[in-house]
Amino acid sequence: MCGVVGIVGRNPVNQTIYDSLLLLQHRGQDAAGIATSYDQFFSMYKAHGLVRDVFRTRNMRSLPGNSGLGQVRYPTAGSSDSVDEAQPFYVNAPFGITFVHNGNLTNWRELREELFRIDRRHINTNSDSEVLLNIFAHELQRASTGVSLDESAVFEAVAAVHRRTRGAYAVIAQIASFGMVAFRDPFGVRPLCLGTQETEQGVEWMVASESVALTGCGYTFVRDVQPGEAIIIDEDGNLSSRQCAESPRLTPCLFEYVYFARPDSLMDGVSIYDARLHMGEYLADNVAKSLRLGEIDVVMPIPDSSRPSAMQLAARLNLNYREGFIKNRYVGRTFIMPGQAVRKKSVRQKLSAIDMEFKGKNVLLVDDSIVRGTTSRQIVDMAREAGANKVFFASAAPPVRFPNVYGIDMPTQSELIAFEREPNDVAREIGANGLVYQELVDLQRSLRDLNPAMTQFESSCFNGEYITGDVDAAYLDRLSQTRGKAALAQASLNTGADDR
Ligand SMILES: O=P(O)(O)OC[C@H]1O[C@H](OP(=O)(O)OP(=O)(O)O)[C@H](O)[C@@H]1O
Ligand SMILES: NC(=O)CC[C@H](N)C(=O)O
Ligand SMILES: [Mg+2]
Repeated sequence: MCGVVGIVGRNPVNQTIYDSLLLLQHRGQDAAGIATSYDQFFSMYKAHGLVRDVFRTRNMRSLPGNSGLGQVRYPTAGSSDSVDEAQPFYVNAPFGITFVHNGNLTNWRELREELFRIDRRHINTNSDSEVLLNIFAHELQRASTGVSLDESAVFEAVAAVHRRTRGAYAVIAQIASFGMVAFRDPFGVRPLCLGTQETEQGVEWMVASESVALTGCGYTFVRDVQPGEAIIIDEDGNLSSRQCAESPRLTPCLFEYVYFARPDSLMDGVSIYDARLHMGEYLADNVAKSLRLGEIDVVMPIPDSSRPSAMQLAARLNLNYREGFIKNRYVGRTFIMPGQAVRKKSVRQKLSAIDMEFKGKNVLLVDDSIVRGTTSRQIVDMAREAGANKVFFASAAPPVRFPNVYGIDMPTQSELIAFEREPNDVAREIGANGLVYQELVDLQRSLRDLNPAMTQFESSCFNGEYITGDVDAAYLDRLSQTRGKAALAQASLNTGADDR
């Protein structure tokens, strides 16, 4: 997952882009970058690290201009080591384009080959985003005539991108001397929304992965970019949009609602916070069916993301709700850290137990999801070390059994704790006395309750159904051979640690 943002403003935008990236930091912790446009020239700065570490005053000063874009990266292609794969990307032809992307293409290797053989374009990294940019650039070149560019050529180029690419993409691009273009794949797997604000100098626009980036910077949320749609905002702030996909169909990623997005965001008509409350209610009903409620003394969340679900679950079951784990606010999200060894170490650095909440009690720990089991394994241990009697566990998401190929870095099935394990086996594996998972239909219901128009979901990591139709067993096998193996090699190189 990554966070993307683009602004067409009336005043210098470097600081607002920085501020919005801070609001999107939870979507990517590996690298950050900003590109701005001033007087026909682009300026760009990107580096490894968190937003606050990447940009120094001198870097900010080198980013002039009233429009620009930015990204925080969580790699799903290539690696976290290469700064060349950090975003934004830039190509000089045609016109000059800077580009940011959230998502993951499933056919990027084929496209890279095609770009080289047919389109005569060289791709210099292992990033699928560089491939996507070059496909867009090539189609823009094809659709435009001469040195001038008009809106219909841009819409035509986006339509061609939709035809050639497979996978998930929420994109913002800036074309020199033309303006900003934002588009979303025909399934709308990854989120993208539009906001505006009036200034004395005129209207300003912002496009971002999550609404919290808009509202947190003083913009008003206008609407989501529709699946398949492209929005153009020219340099004078005029906005136009067109549906560029043949059969767009909103199929958002369920994991955005479970874990990735901030609870204070609104995404495709659904409040993330409210969705998590609903998940807690459905999960409560499942807990009531599966565990003896009289045996549970207290419900506890695993900070941060599970809080709304855990709170609502406790309320619905009339059980005590306590905060037994304290989170170190200076440690980031562990799931999106690169490499298992660092993730494992960070759980202990991030969370510590308040002994008095555990002593002699039977506790029900609630997390939003269990993916590799890195967190749950250690948390159950910590609860026992703190003196808990019985430790039960509940997950607001169903078992994660299949790799994700649309922007979440879980390429290998065998790294998933629920792979080839029934819930009882997973409970044993994490050392819990009992484990209750959310049912997939209930997770889907949690969102549909809030937006009845949301009828389809990208649920592949739960049910193995891949919406783009090009992902089969052979594809997954190849993915685990390449990306999964590379990650394992890196983890053991770093620490000699085992891979659990
Ligand atoms: O089974 P795992 O592989 O450990 O993955 C799942 C855990 O990782 C995430 O937490 P994270 O620390 O990333 O972020 P949070 O503070 O938002 O909960 C998620 O909320 C779960 O706690
Ligand atoms: N998580 C993402 O959206 C990643 C974007 C892109 N695939 C990359 O690896 O940089
Ligand atoms: Mg968590």
